[in-house]
Amino acid sequence: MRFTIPVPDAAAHAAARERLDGLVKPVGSLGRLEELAAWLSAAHGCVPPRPLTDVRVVVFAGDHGVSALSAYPREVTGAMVRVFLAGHSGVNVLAEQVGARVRVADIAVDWDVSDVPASVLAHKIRRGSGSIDVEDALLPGEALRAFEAGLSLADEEISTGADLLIPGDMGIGNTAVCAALVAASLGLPAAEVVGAGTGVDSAGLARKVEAVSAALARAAGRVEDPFERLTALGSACAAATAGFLVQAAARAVPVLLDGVFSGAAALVARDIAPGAERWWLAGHRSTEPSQAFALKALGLEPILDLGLRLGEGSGAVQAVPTLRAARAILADMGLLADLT
Ligand SMILES: Cc1cc2ncn([C@H]3O[C@H](COP(=O)(O)O)[C@@H](O)[C@H]3O)c2cc1C
Ligand SMILES: O=C(O)c1cccnc1
Repeated sequence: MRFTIPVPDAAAHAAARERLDGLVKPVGSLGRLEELAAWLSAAHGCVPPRPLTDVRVVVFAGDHGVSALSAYPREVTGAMVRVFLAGHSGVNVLAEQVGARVRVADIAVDWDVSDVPASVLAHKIRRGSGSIDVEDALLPGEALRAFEAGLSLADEEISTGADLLIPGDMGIGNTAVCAALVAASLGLPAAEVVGAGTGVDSAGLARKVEAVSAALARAAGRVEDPFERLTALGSACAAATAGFLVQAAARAVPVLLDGVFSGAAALVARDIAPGAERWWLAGHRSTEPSQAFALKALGLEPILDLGLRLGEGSGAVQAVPTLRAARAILADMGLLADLT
């Protein structure tokens, strides 16, 4: 599968840098905001960049075979889909603060439902995924189908006006899958990447390290190809999130990555479409070690570090005002040359 990923506009980046240096402030004094302003100018190909008015969060919901490694029961995944639909989740509340919309897509929730809107089920791939310590997460062909589902979700959001995309996740047990994907992508041992997720104790952490080690051993020799990696060690949600990220890049729409799940998916997505990472920013630093490894490998520095470990897109949403502020300095500040 080959993608043509556009290259952000270097001339707009340089023009933004020049303007930033001429703004009414000491050169460089707005620090990271200046870097973000130039990044957004390159993404939009203009100075100042366009306002970010239509921000969309898409929550990829699905169960993971290793859900027993979580501090919470598997049934929470489906129950949370209802919370997203009712507008009461963490990300719903935080998105409301910045005027972002939240959509939830059932990619692989393990439930039987009759009362969930058809639009939520429209991109469903399967129910749950395999327990990666003992079996593949996905059947042959499913990783590609899930990837294409994520791609369609990005297309739907972009075609209806989204100018900034945020991938969210909901899936009990998914931090073990993140650890496995990141370890396999970067050749790291399980013990270095496994984190406490929703809050397992030290015995739970040891079980998680053991399961991720077993998964890595089981999949050894098959992880070079990113779709094989998703099949062996990922999940339908991981593949769908990767597709979402690649399609945003292919259509030159900026993305704010969230926590550990979007970080792990991004690492695999970059292997599918090298260069796509130029369209992604890291919204925040998660407490999960695998996210730190993933972001470092992608060359991304988190905008915020608030100690969040929720997922759902909640951390990325927090970075939206910072990105808007970065644009505003370019759009609205006066010039040093006009000082009287
Ligand atoms: C009520 C609740 C809401 C959540 N929202 C996101 N997560 C987060 O926690 C899960 C990953 O952590 P682990 O691998 O330890 O299960 C994912 O569902 C993730 O989205 C939640 C978890 C819970 C319990
Ligand atoms: O930081 C995250 O993204 C995270 C951490 C723990 C559980 N779920 C998500």
